[in-house]
Amino acid sequence: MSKIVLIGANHAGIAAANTILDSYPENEVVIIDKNTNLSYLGCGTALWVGRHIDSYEHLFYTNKEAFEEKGARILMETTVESIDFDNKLIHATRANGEKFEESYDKVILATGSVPIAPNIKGTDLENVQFVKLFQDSQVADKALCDDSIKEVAVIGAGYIGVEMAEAVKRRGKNVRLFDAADTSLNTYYDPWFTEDMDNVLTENGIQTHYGEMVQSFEGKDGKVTDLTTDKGTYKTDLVIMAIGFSPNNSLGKDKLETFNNGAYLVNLKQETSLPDVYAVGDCATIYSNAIEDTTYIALATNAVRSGIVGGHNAAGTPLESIGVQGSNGISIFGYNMVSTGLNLAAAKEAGYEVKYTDFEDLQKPGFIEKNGNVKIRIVYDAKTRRVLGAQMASTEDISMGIHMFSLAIEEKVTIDKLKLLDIFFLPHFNQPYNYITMAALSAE
Ligand SMILES: Cc1cc2nc3c(=O)[nH]c(=O)nc-3n(C[C@H](O)[C@H](O)[C@H](O)COP(=O)(O)OP(=O)(O)OC[C@H]3O[C@@H](n4cnc5c(N)ncnc54)[C@H](O)[C@@H]3O)c2cc1C
Ligand SMILES: NC(=O)c1ccc[n+]([C@@H]2O[C@H](COP(=O)([O-])OP(=O)(O)OC[C@H]3O[C@@H](n4cnc5c(N)ncnc54)[C@H](O)[C@@H]3O)[C@@H](O)[C@H]2O)c1
Repeated sequence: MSKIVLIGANHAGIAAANTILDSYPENEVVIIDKNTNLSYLGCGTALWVGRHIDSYEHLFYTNKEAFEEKGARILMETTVESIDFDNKLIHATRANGEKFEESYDKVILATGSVPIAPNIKGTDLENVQFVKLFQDSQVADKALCDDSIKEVAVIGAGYIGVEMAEAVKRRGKNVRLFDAADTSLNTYYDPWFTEDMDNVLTENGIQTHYGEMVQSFEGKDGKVTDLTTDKGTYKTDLVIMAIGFSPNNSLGKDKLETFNNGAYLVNLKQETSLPDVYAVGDCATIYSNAIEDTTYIALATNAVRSGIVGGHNAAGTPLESIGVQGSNGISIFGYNMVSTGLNLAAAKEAGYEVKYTDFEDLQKPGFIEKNGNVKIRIVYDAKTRRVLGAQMASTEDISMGIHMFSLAIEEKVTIDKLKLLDIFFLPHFNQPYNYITMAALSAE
């Protein structure tokens, strides 16, 4: 039996805690989190703020009591200030200011990530808002209820920025979307895809400002009023900041080995460089099968899987992660995009000599009325012909197809293997000459 302390009770910490409590109930489990709530699904922020769903209530999938029922001691609103790794002691502070120590046999760091704050003037002004926590989404939502807030700037056209731009537009505001890059979603998709997303955004009234760097926010009476970029100054009543996450490594960065962005460097068992110290979720690295190396990908899906792996290992069952492909998806004004592995730019940056094959057609036979175009690109290694990535987009739901590519990357399948792969046909779903088959068949 061990005393296992988990620091951080969101997706990664919850998955690790449940794994230990469900499968190894003989252990003593202590869970510590500084927040008032746990298990908030950030993916629901845009859905709620954009009023796709009426309430935030169902964006939480568990609570403190559920862990207590399983026998854990869970301390919410309790901040871990530091860890004495040599003496296995945690120093923490309760909401009332009381300080205390907690010993451990094994500790799981699940402290997640923090939104990146640009080093520019005015980020501390009222109505300059990050959207990481549930509380952040409440602040943003309240601001959007205010009729005097008309002009909204979203900084960062990555996943959060694009989703929030849609949400804010749905609330009837004027939206400007800024990104340093030349397109939206540039790290996930090639321009062949992002051009379509950018058209969808502009057709729905969002003003895109790409290749434009915000230099400062100006304010009056402590509230933001304008933002200035290298190209102009724009009146702004509310700013949503979304330029990425960095790992929350403050507890271990001086003692544990870290990756180039500061994430705790872990092996396939989620073990850090110190014995009995595990790291899971957004605070840790992850192994990518696409680049065949360690990397950093902040996603809830990775948090959950790494939490499960970390939980088993901390409880004494050796289990190795099978790595990830960074599979992801987005749906904006009814336009759906999914990708996995590497896009062309990322594959080149990873040092591959790459080839790709594209195909575009109606998803279903022409005689089916409810139909839409599908675009697919498969990226592969020119030398080994191994599939490195795939991107798909449509107004139709094409999302499930990307999982096959995820497995293909993980299993090092070649593009040639996909050419005659048995893919079913039914007019309700696809064409006899399936878009995946057609893309693979036309590969050089
Ligand atoms: C708006 C938004 C939308 C998103 N949409 C998606 C999506 O659609 N799909 C997807 O896969 N991912 C999505 N993500 C990313 C996903 O939410 C994160 O990858 C995920 O939350 C990581 O989980 P985590 O448990 O590792 O870390 P976090 O969620 O960051 O949780 C860390 C926890 O640690 C606690 N903590 C930190 N430091 C301390 C300390 N010193 N003491 C005590 N407690 C501490 C925090 O209070 C927090 O509860 C989205 C994120 C946001 C913000
Ligand atoms: N649907 C989903 O799966 C989903 C949804 C939301 C968030 N997430 C995840 O949450 C994490 C955080 O999301 P995010 O949108 O903050 O990050 P992101 O990495 O998706 O996008 C950040 C964007 O900010 C831009 N940028 C960076 N620095 C900038 C600067 N100084 N000025 C202007 N633009 C700048 C980048 O070019 C990029 O487009 C990501 O890992 C993301 O994948 C996933």
